[in-house]
Amino acid sequence: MEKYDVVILGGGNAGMGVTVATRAAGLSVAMVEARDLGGTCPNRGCTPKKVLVAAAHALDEIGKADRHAIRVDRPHLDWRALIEREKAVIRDIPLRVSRLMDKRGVDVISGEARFIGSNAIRVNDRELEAKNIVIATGSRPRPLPIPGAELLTISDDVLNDPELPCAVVFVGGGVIAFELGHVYARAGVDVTVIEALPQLLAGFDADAVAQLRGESERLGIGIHTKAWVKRIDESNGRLRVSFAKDGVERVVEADRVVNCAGRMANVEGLDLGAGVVVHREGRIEIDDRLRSRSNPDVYVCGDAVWNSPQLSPIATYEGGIVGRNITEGPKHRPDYSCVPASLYSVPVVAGVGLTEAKAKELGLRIKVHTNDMREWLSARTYAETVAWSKIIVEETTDRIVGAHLVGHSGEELIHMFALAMKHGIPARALSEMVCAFPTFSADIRNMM
Ligand SMILES: Cc1cc2nc3c(=O)[nH]c(=O)nc-3n(C[C@H](O)[C@H](O)[C@H](O)COP(=O)(O)OP(=O)(O)OC[C@H]3O[C@@H](n4cnc5c(N)ncnc54)[C@H](O)[C@@H]3O)c2cc1C
Ligand SMILES: NC(=O)c1ccc[n+]([C@@H]2O[C@H](COP(=O)([O-])OP(=O)(O)OC[C@H]3O[C@@H](n4cnc5c(N)ncnc54)[C@H](O)[C@@H]3O)[C@@H](O)[C@H]2O)c1
Repeated sequence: MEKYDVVILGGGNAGMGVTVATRAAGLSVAMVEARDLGGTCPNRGCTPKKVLVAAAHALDEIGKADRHAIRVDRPHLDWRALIEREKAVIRDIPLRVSRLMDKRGVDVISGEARFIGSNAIRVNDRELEAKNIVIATGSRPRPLPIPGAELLTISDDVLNDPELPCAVVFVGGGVIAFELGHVYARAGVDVTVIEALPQLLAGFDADAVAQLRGESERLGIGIHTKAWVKRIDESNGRLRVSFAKDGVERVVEADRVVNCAGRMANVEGLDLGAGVVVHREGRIEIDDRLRSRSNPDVYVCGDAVWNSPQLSPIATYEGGIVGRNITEGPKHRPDYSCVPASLYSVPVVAGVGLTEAKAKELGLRIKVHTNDMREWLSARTYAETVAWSKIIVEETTDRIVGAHLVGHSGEELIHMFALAMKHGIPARALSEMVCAFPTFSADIRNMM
């Protein structure tokens, strides 16, 4: 058996996060990766997706050219070339991560890991023993138990598909469906979203979601909520999606049907039982320091944690905490309260902190500042079709407890609110800050 202080299962954001403190403390660290170093975010998630979103953004800007008194011909998107561009942007990611791990002194092992004991792992024909083992194996799409499920594709396929389909159905009205749906819709694809719950994008502020829904429908995206997909059939080279809504069975046809019904921890093949790691249907039981409740030598971080947001910066953050808990003792707990999140539709939806519904549920005395900013000078300058904000301030303390933006450079502005929340800067102090003008940031003072 080869001996290490730490063995990390998975070379994504979470796994890489663990290596910082552990290697700085001089521990011997091995990282086992079954696929591409770097994991989902740079290879199959955030980055390649954003390359497509950037193209959708450019198309949106071109669509508004006449508002800037510019006459342009109808734009033509070369989808195949766009997918090639996406691939070129991310091509050397695994190599770059490999070099980084090498420089950091981490032994990278290619292969699929599984437990063979409480402190032991097998990879290919190698056996590794470690004082600490970290499960950072990420997530995978949740399988849909419906007839015809084998006809479903997933986001990986969308990001790899050089053929632009004519019509696409997304099963699930969550983050991935809206991001990829907006790209497709701007590329001229007929898009339908089928969501089982009454609301889309649970977790985002309901009024922000209503803004996005309006803009999505304006783009021609068909949206069905409270709708249950019953089956998928193939007929004459097309896919027929049957779903029930309002007690009526309906059918929508498409060339691709994408499973966007959420992602679950990728732990099925780990033989958690052999590692004495207790879980319920793949949900590993952990304490508030990300440590397995049944095996204190095992930690979990990133998407493999079943009850924290599945976001790339959170994976890195949790990996960092696990690294510090291994080197300094298990005393660090994650705090997600001021972590912003953005949904990269065009326009973007960005949020941090509590939604209005959550703040009310917690019984906070709040003042809610909601603004339709389309007539503001900044929004008119850029001919924004949606420019909306909701800032939630606790009345007694003047503390910002939540901020939600749609359009208006929300994915950048949200960090001003996150900074204020994290460092206790009151709403009044933030609005008194002198900003360069004319900028979107200068609007913050008028948002609350
Ligand atoms: C389409 C899409 C778009 C996204 N966009 C965004 C975004 O814009 N912003 C954002 O914040 N988040 C986004 N996310 C989420 C983000 O990608 C994840 O939260 C993040 O990558 C999780 O990191 P991780 O390290 O936990 O898991 P991963 O990055 O998935 O890494 C886990 C690694 O473990 C490996 N592995 C699995 N099993 C084993 C095994 N048995 N042995 C060895 N290795 C194994 C896998 O091959 C993988 O490389 C997106 C996700 C998707 C799918
Ligand atoms: N911009 C970003 O930060 C970003 C981008 C992409 C993905 N992600 C992460 O990836 C994760 C997975 O994304 P996702 O969009 O697959 O999941 P999601 O959790 O965002 O949305 C899944 C949706 O599918 C619905 N659903 C579940 N079962 C269904 C069924 N049988 N029929 C119809 N609808 C059903 C759910 O109610 C939910 O609304 C997210 O949690 C997100 O954190 C983040």
